[in-house]
Amino acid sequence: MEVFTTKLESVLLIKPPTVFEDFRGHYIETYNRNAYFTAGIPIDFIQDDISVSHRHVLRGIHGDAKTWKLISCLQGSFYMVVVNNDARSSQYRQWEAFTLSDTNRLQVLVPPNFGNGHLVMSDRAIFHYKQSTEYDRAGQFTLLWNDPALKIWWPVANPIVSQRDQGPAKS
Ligand SMILES: Cc1cn([C@H]2C[C@H](O)[C@@H](COP(=O)(O)OP(=O)(O)O[C@H]3O[C@H](C)C(=O)[C@H](O)[C@H]3O)O2)c(=O)[nH]c1=O
Repeated sequence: MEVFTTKLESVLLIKPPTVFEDFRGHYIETYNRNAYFTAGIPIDFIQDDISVSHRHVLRGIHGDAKTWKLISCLQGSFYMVVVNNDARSSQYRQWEAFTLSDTNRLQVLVPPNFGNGHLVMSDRAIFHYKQSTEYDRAGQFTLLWNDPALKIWWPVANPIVSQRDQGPAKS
């Protein structure tokens, strides 16, 4: 298991504990509580989620003030952006992009007060995340993927987004 810091404080890029490949395909240990605690990620995740999306669907940018998320790509690939939405932080509104796929098997740890959004770059992608709180839609904020103030670069100009993600933003 390898853990890398990123440009954004507390946002980590993780190569999971095991990726075994043989003539049948792959076996990946995507989470192991002991290994993650030992690696300095002592977070108790209590809910797992997946979302399945078609090419050029963009979900997000969403987050809240309480939840840690461990994000993986189970199938396909997506371009994911993480944004610091903590007004107390010196990195407030700074963002960083990552490509997660079912070949690189990378994971991203997203802390509370950060938003995440992902844009599917394969025919279909399965976005998986472990989260440290139960779902609370009322507690979520929404940042606009195309907010001119954030100046986020996306590989697609006209993604498929939900009504919520078309705006207005809700911080
Ligand atoms: C997040 C969540 C949603 N839902 C229900 C609520 C809606 O009926 C339906 C779709 O929810 P929503 O449109 O908010 O899903 P996304 O736009 O993909 O956003 C979610 O997935 C992106 C990628 C995020 O990272 C956010 O955490 C989360 O907001 O799933 C639940 O039942 N439980 C949940 O934990």
